[in-house]
Amino acid sequence: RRRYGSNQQPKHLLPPSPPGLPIIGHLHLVGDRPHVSLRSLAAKHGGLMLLRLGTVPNLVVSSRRAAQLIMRTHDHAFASRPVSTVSDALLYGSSDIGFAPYGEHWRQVRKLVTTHLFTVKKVNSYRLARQEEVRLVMDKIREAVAGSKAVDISETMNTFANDIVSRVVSGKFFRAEGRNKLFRELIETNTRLIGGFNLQEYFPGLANSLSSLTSWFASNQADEAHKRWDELLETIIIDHEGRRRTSENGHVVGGVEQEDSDFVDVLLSVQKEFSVTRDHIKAILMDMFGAGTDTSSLVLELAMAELMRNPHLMTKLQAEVRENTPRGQEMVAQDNIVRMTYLRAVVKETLRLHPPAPLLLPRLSMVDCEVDGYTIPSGTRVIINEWAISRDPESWEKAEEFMPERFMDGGSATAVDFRGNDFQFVPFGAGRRMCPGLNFGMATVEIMLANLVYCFDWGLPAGMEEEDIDMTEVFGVTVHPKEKLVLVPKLRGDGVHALHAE
Ligand code: HEM
Repeated sequence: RRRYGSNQQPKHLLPPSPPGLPIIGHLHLVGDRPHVSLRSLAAKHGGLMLLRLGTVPNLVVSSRRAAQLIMRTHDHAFASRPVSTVSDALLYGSSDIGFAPYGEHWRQVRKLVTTHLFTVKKVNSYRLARQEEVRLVMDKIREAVAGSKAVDISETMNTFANDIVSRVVSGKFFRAEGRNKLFRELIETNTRLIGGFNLQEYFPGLANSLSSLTSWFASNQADEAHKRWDELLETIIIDHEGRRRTSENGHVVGGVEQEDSDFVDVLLSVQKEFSVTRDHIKAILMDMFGAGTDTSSLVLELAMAELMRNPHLMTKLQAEVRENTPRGQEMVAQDNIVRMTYLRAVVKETLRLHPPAPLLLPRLSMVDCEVDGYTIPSGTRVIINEWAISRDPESWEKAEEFMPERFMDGGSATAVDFRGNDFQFVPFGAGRRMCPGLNFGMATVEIMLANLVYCFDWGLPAGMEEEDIDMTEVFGVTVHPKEKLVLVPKLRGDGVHALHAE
């Protein structure tokens, strides 16, 4: 096994690696679906594997045990993020949360969002906003039913997730001002730039000249996108400041704990306490869009795809949701969801088989660290292959099958949860860098999925069979199905129609 060290006395043992090539290292072994090829490599070389991608050392983590060592035992050593010129340009010098290097600034902004934006209480306070957004989507689907039209679920879910975030970030007038559309367009640009950049970072190009040319283009585009974000966010902040000044005794001034204070209100009111600048506020807001929209909408889209591929599970879920919602009630409300254990199991199973960010976000080691007898040098990038871990047959019975029952009482994974304590299932990551928006994301996903199956029965477009639903993925920071999911909604076939439809 390769060793390295100073002088003639190599003393540090590195994790196993497949044979590499000069210059490119192991780059040729990583295809266009890295989570899949990295899993095959790990099957030969183990849960901790070192790959050199171009000049960059990458520790690939592919087992439950290895994930626990990195995100719990040695979490502190691996809690930074790699430097990225694109996120520097886009996100005010990476002064957001997701891309910020480990340190005092990251600690402050992370504490700010976990104590003021993502508490259970705050997430709960947006229940009516969520309900209203869900209602708008249900109305649109009813229109599709009336016109015998199919619904593009991928697009509908993406718009919905974007609208929810736009609304909690900038207040309930976001739609009238067309902000949601602008946000959506800007998020798409970010995803393209950051996704592209990340790939380049994981797998830097063969020829240096080519790669620097690509980064030059990317940086230029990032600067452009940054300007557009900055203008939009500045307008929104100025709006909010105006309102704060004019409502001395109103809810906004003391508004942190108020139900309808949006994220901008909250950030402005705690700005001094957390010593954050205006640019920091904008960077944090950008994170909410970047991290909060695609992830939630993918879970919804893939849950629907799996339910359509497994009609008996759809029937079972519909029965649960309809039984637990008072008869004749127009829509499922958040209170009704509490009792829906199968709904939760379906969401969990979707996250297990289709984690939206299959390689989580890359981490970076800050010091030399001994892990399981190996030395991981400071400055090593870390890729956690959650996709492989949550399909590992050593941890999961019938690992490749969509089987929500495993999470129900008496199932093989009843006690397993995604909150960062069960390392065979970490779709939100774990440890210091774990997703702070988990409760927010789950609330969005649960209320929408419940209503989709409560209000409608679903069919496939003419000529399409269950097995034709294409689950092929296209890789990026988040993986997307290659084909859009288009389904045909029908009014419920059990004679109990939502009030609105009658
Ligand atoms: C189903 C929905 C979601 C999934 C699956 C998800 C997944 C993830 C993952 C895998 C990470 C990286 C964890 C790591 O590095 O170990 C992350 C980080 C993050 N997520 Fe989420 N997320 C979701 C929803 C949200 C929402 C709704 C928001 C905010 C509105 C959000 C905000 C963030 C932020 C700010 C980070 C960076 C944390 C840090 O670096 O300290 N996420 N998320």
